Amino acid sequence: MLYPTNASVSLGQQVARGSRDDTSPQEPFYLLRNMTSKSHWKLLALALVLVVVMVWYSISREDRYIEFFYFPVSEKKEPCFQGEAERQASKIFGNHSREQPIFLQLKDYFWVKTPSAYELPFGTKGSEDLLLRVLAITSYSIPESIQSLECRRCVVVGNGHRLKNSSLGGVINKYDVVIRLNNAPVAGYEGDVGSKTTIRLFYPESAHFDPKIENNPDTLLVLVAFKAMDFHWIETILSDKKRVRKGFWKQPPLIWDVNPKQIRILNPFFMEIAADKLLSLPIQQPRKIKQKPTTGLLAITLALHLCDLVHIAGFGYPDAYNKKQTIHYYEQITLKSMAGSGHNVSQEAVAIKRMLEMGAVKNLTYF
Ligand SMILES: CC(=O)N[C@H]1[C@H]([C@H](O)[C@H](O)CO)O[C@](OP(=O)(O)OC[C@H]2O[C@@H](n3ccc(N)nc3=O)[C@H](O)[C@@H]2O)(C(=O)O)C[C@@H]1O
Ligand SMILES: CC(=O)N[C@@H]1[C@@H](O)[C@H](O[C@@H]2O[C@H](CO)[C@H](O)[C@H](O)[C@H]2O)[C@@H](CO)O[C@H]1O
Repeated sequence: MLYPTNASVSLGQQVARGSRDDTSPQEPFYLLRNMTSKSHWKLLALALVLVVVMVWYSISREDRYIEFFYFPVSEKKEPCFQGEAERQASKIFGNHSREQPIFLQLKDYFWVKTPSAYELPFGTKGSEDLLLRVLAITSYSIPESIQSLECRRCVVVGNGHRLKNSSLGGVINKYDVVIRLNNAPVAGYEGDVGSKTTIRLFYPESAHFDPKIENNPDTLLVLVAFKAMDFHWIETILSDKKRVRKGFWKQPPLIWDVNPKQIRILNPFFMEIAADKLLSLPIQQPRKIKQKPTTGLLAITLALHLCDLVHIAGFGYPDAYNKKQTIHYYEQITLKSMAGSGHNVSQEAVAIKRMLEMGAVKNLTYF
């Protein structure tokens, strides 16, 4: 018997054939019809996949999403419009911020005593005497090489793992100003992160023990002070005074081979506006809770005030549940290492996305 009789056809088979039992197994086109109904389903599934792919494609081609996920790196220099970053910055930080000096100056603490409303890291209140001594042996000028540029193209290089195998080194080196953070190395990582460092933000605990290897001879080493001891540390280093070991959460270098002419002190105003305008953090916090922006977010804030065009690379942490993903391009540590740091990285991601969406900054890596 080639086909089962109607009586012996199972319920499943009946359902598959449809409720109208006009398809007798004896009917010569039964096999053909059965095949067509199966291929209908396949066609339908194929069409569905096609629609999903088309929707995804058109969304991803939308400019704002492209900027979000990746920014095509062109061989040519991006067009740079004078004052563009400042215009964007004023939308986020207000107009007053443009009057602020980038680096602290002796005259503002020696001749006139510039009053500050907040203590470190958001102001200089209470640390003026130590600061005065540091400003007397350091400089505040913006180098002529930056000053003379018609348009300042800057890139802020975060320390994130997504720079690994990025091959962005050549692209990064082409910017006029390359801003790096903390002890992030370049030696051995040139292909991915470049070798040019115009500005490096650091604090005593994040200073690389061998600044000559990881910087250029003219790199500006910009101290971000979080506490009065940070001023004291730089003073003892530059004036070769007796070092103090206590008061730091991690042992900073005791010998630090740098030229005092390379050192600058970042105006804490930028820390204040990064905390207030980007993260809505309370500036006056109880002693125990010390929430603060990351050095990277601070660097983006600074770049929006110093530059005309601001690109970023190497920003973005793994999701909180991702306990094994390493966070840096140069060492094997995870998010766990940041517990107790006073950073809210998910809130920072929202702030960075906002800046990407409004076009204030562009991203060379994915975010
Ligand atoms: C243990 C600890 O305190 N780690 C802090 C370290 C540490 O002090 C230094 O690396 C020196 O060793 O410094 C921090 O940050 P860190 O030096 O790790 O990174 C510099 C900046 O890059 C951005 N970043 C980093 C990794 C990543 N996966 N995504 C990112 O976006 C961030 O903006 C970050 O600020 C800091 O200063 O902010 C913040 C970290 O919390
Ligand atoms: C009071 C005190 O020293 N707190 C330390 C934090 O400043 C420090 O955070 C670290 O403080 C730095 C400033 O010194 C930077 O803000 C850095 O991003 C941040 O991670 C953590 C590190 O695990 O240790 C605490 O004991």
